[in-house]
Amino acid sequence: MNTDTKEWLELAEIKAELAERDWFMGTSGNLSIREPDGPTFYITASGKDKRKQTDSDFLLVDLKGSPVQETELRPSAETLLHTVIYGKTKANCVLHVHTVENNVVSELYGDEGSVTFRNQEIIKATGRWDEDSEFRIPIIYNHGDIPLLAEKFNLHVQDDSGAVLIRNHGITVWGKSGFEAKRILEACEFLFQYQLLLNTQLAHTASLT
Ligand SMILES: CSC[C@@H](O)[C@@H](O)C(=O)COP(=O)(O)O
Ligand SMILES: [Zn+2]
Repeated sequence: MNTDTKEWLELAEIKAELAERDWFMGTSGNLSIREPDGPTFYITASGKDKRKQTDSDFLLVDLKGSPVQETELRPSAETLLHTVIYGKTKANCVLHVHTVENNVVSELYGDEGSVTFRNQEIIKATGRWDEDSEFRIPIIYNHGDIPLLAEKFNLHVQDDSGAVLIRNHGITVWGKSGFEAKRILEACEFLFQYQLLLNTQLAHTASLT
């Protein structure tokens, strides 16, 4: 496997940054980046400690999620979600992380099927620039059967960038570049932390009255 292509190096850099944030607890998370205009993409190998940087972190797979070169590595167990995005949009990077905050938000708003943010400057980081823009993140059930999960996930993938929460599991975001995908992911996590802190403050204030 060629480990010094532009895409490999970019994905390795994103992985290192997300690791620095401690967003890969317990080997969770998976990341991918598409080869230029290609039907193939690099994706993290399954089950690894993504905080470590090695020559076998990624493998190249096709739009069915099958390795295109001889390898002992297994692609991420959630590769099908990445293939859904690359198969129907012009996205070039997909990031999936489990954080305590994205899990708690997915549980709090899971019954509503989505969580919507408004009146937050950081919404602009998702590409929504109007003062009254809303940012809605769908929340889907965490089906253990990955083809079924991918089928449900597919219903929320239309644009070249986006985000979907999987309930009590994590978030998957995608963008036209690694830079855009990371910007959207960071904005989502900011919004989740804000919302949880706000909910705590509001509950505290209510308990005093
Ligand atoms: C140990 S986390 C659970 C995993 O099944 C999964 O949700 C995950 O994010 C990582 O799986 P992976 O196969 O390493 O990409
Ligand atoms: Zn996961």
